[in-house]
This record gives sequence, C-alpha cells and structure tokens, in this order.
Amino acid sequence: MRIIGLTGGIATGKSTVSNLFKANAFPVVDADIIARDVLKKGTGGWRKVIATFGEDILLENREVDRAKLGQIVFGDPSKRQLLNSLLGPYISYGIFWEVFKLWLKGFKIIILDIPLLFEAKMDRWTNPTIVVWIDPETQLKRLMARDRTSAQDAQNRINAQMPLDMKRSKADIVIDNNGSLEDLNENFKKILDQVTKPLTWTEFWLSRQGAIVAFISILAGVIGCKKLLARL
Ligand SMILES: CC(C)(COP(=O)(O)OP(=O)(O)OC[C@H]1O[C@@H](n2cnc3c(N)ncnc32)[C@H](O)[C@@H]1O)[C@@H](O)C(=O)NCCC(=O)NCCS
Ligand SMILES: Nc1ncnc2c1ncn2[C@@H]1O[C@H](COP(=O)(O)OP(=O)(O)OP(=O)(O)O)[C@@H](O)[C@H]1O
Repeated sequence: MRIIGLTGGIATGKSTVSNLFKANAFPVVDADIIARDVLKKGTGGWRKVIATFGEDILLENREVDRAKLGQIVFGDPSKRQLLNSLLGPYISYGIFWEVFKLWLKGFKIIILDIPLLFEAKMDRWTNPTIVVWIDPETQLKRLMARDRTSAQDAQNRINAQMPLDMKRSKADIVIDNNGSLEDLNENFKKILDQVTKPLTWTEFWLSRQGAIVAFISILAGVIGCKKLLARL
C-alpha cells in the first residue's frame, strides 16, 4: 500500500485537488474532516477542549463555536499549540484508522489530504508528497474570498502554518495552482501517472515502509530462530 501526501498552505487548493483524485476513483482521507469529528459534542476531544478553554467557547446547542475558537487560537501561537496538543492524538488515531479501513478494503493507493503534514512530521509515511502551491497574494485573496474574512484574520491563519515556500522545498512534487481551474486540471493530468505508478522494489526497500517491513521480518526471524534453538 502506498500513501500519497497531499498538502500545501491554507486555501492553496488541496481540497480542489483532492476532488480531482476522487473523480479518478482514488480514496481520499481528509484530515480536516477527521479534525471536525474529534471536536463534536460528547467526544473526548470536545471534553478536553472545554476543560482547557472553558464553556465560553460553546454555542447554545453545546457544540464548539468553531469561529470563536478559531479567533482565539489563530491570534495566539501558545493557545494554538495547546489546542494542537489536545486534539493531535485524536486526529492521528482517526487518520490511522481511516487508512487502515481503506487498506482492509484492498486499496493499494490512498491519498492523505492534510494541511499540517510537515508540521506534524507525517511526511515520514507518505510517498510521494505533493504540495499545492500558490503565491502569497493569491493565497490571501482566495482565503478572504472563500471564508469572507478580513485581511488580518486571513493573514493570522496563513502565519499559523509553516511558510509555503518551505513546504514547497520539502515536496517531491509541486502543483502550481496560480492559474485557472482549467490550468489546474491540466497540471493534475500531467502528474497523475507520475504519482500513481507502482514503486519499484528498490524504491520500496529504500522507503520508510520498506525499512519497517525489513525490520519486522528480521525481528520475527531472530525470535523464530531463538525459539527453534531452544527446542533443540
Ligand atoms: C480552530 C478550529 C476550531 C477552527 O475551525 P474552522 O472551521 O474555522 O476552520 P477549519 O477547521 O475548517 O480549518 C481550516 C484550515 O485552517 C487550517 N488550520 C486548522 N487548524 C490549524 C492549526 N491548528 N494550525 C494551523 N493551521 C490550521 C488548515 O489549513 C485548515 O484546512 C479548527 O481549525 C481546529 O479545530 N483546529 C485544530 C485541529 C487541527 O489541527 N486541524 C488541522 C487538520 S490536521
Ligand atoms: N485554480 C483556481 N482558480 C480559482 N480559484 C481556485 C483555484 N483553486 C482553488 N480555488 C478556490 O480557492 C479556494 C481555496 O481552495 P481549497 O478550498 O481547495 O483550498 P484548501 O487548500 O483545501 O484549503 P484549506 O486549507 O482551508 O482546507 C476555494 O474557494 C477554491 O474554490
């Protein structure tokens, strides 16, 4: 199985690209959806967040007021780190579980759409890693238009993530999304074959997954040999 990482900055077009993957019958695990689920009323994440941020962040129906929590954490790095540390374990577990279910269903290639792939160091598990990139002016413009927010709020959200150029430098593949949606479609077609071609054996053994399989096989071999020797 192969996990393709799809990341980028806020509003650079990850969901738009993940929709193109879905249209080509690839399964997509969306970390934003998982992050929403783990904050729903009654969940462990919900309880922890209330215990830390107080009941003031709740709406009348006792769901978390996402806009209010967003205002708090995107304007204050220490509060954002606190929220990340509360929800991070639940999100990681949710991602693992979704990937595992798709693997059980027999999918060989899974797309992981996750804004904080590099920040959470999850790029260890993805191959290749695709970064959807746009220039800073376009990013600010698209974010403000989509979320109908002020320039200040939008900039706070952009600043909450690793600089986009740094993400770009860490990518295996960069999708330039500065152009129109038609241009994006064309760019996507160009990379589709490249990213979905099966790994060669050499690429597999050189990858982290290959190293883990090798390690487990050696460990199982050593344990097996020890048991065999003990019986002799
Ligand atoms: C603060 C919250 C409640 C704001 O909710 P809201 O509905 O306004 O935004 P939404 O969840 O749709 O996120 C929109 C985008 O913001 C960015 N973003 C979200 N959380 C973070 C974060 N902790 N750090 C940096 N960027 C973030 C992502 O690019 C995401 O795609 C929410 O973003 C949240 O719970 N964040 C913490 C969980 C998390 O890390 N999510 C990222 C997915 S791994
Ligand atoms: N090539 C494009 N031309 C014009 N608008 C675009 C293009 N690509 C995406 N958009 C628009 O930009 C906005 C952001 O795109 P999208 O929601 O896919 O970003 P995202 O990276 O998934 O955001 P987030 O980090 O918040 O999840 C959306 O309103 C989308 O319709």
